[in-house]
Order: sequence, then C-alpha cells, then structure tokens
Amino acid sequence: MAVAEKIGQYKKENDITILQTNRWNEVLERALRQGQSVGLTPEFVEQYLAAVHLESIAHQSRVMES
Ligand SMILES: O=C(O)C(=O)C[C@]1(C(=O)O)C=C[C@@H](O)C=C1
Repeated sequence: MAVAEKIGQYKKENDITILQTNRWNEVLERALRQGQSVGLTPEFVEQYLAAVHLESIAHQSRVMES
C-alpha cells in the first residue's frame, strides 16, 4: 500500500478528494476486460478489486488525517 500512501500524500497536498469515481470506473473496466481474457468471472474481479480499493482508501484516509 506504499503507492496508495503516495497517492494520498499527493491528494492531500493538492486538495483532491480520495474517491475518484471516474478513475475507479476506468480501473474496474480495464480489470474486467483483462480478467475476462484469462477466464476470471466478473464477480471475482469485482470482489477482489473492491477489497483492494477499500484498503487503498483506508490508507489514503490515514495520510489525509495525518
Ligand atoms: O487512481 C487514484 O486516484 C487512486 O487513488 C487509486 C484508487 C485505487 O485504489 O485504484 C483509489 C481511489 C480512487 O477512488 C481510485 C483509484
């Protein structure tokens, strides 16, 4: 999560909100396409990435509040 913390620091310094809906949709759609190409179900990709996204947001929140 070191990268997420760097992103959090950048967002803090530039007054950017943690949740970026358009960016998140881009990340998710790319992962769904890549997952499909190697036989992963959309449900698995969505659940896996949702967990990563949640953890990333938690780390960014800690940086924001520090
Ligand atoms: O790309 C960003 O802006 C991030 O902060 C990364 C990330 C992610 O973990 O993929 C986290 C929060 C945003 O909602 C979108 C994407």
